[in-house]
Amino acid sequence: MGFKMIEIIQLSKVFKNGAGIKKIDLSIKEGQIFAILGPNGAGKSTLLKTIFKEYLPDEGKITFNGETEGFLKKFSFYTDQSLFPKGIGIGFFCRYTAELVGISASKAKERTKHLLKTLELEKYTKKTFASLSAGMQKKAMLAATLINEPECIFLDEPTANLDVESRRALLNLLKQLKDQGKTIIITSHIIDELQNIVDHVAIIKDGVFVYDKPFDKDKEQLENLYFNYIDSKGLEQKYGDLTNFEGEIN
Ligand SMILES: Nc1ncnc2c1ncn2[C@@H]1O[C@H](COP(=O)(O)OP(=O)(O)OP(=O)(O)O)[C@@H](O)[C@H]1O
Repeated sequence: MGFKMIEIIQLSKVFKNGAGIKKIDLSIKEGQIFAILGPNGAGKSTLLKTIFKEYLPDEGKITFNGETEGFLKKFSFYTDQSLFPKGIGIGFFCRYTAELVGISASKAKERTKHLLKTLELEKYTKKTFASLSAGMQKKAMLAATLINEPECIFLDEPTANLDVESRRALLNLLKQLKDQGKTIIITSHIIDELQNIVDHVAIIKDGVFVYDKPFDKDKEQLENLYFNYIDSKGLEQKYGDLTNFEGEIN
């Protein structure tokens, strides 16, 4: 696997209420699927939004292959909000997104066609977001996210609100993107779905990373690892009384 690529150094963004991210250090190597896990309010979205300059950091820096500026055009951010224009056709939306980031009209059209075909959305090119299922809407948003041919793709909760089949399709797609050499940074609440695809796991709690290591799917269970580093609350939610020795674990 590749050399160090994204370096996050002592990055902090603390809101007035004291929440946020605090002196974060992370190295993300190219060609990996890098999972950022943590409970609600841990700081996952804040970290991604700070990387994408939606928030100005209080301190710290981010470098990409040693560069400190100008690299965001090589990144893409798939947010957890469904902020798509409901009445617009998905093909038009992709082309428009491409042109917004400075891609020529002819190239925008070519890339849109290619991406919608790859994502099996070709026959819905003229359909509006409003007329598609949640899974298809997410795929169409992903097409728009990929339109600038990013080297690194950041996905905040991409599988939220998806049914099992759409979730599996999306995760397969991420694996394919990794196989094409892309670097994928993903946050998710659904820990077990990441078991087979992640290469590295970082766990954040109260704005601080408490775990940051390569992950071996054949030797480790992501769910156990996660709950060990967070606390027993998640296990309690899943299994009920953790002291009940006689009860069944299902
Ligand atoms: N714009 C903001 N102003 C003030 N506080 C904020 C702001 N954005 C986030 N926070 C707070 O910062 C903390 C981290 O929030 P963040 O959204 O980064 O968590 P998260 O790990 O992404 O959570 P979730 O899994 O629920 O999306 C929370 O306590 C949140 O309330």
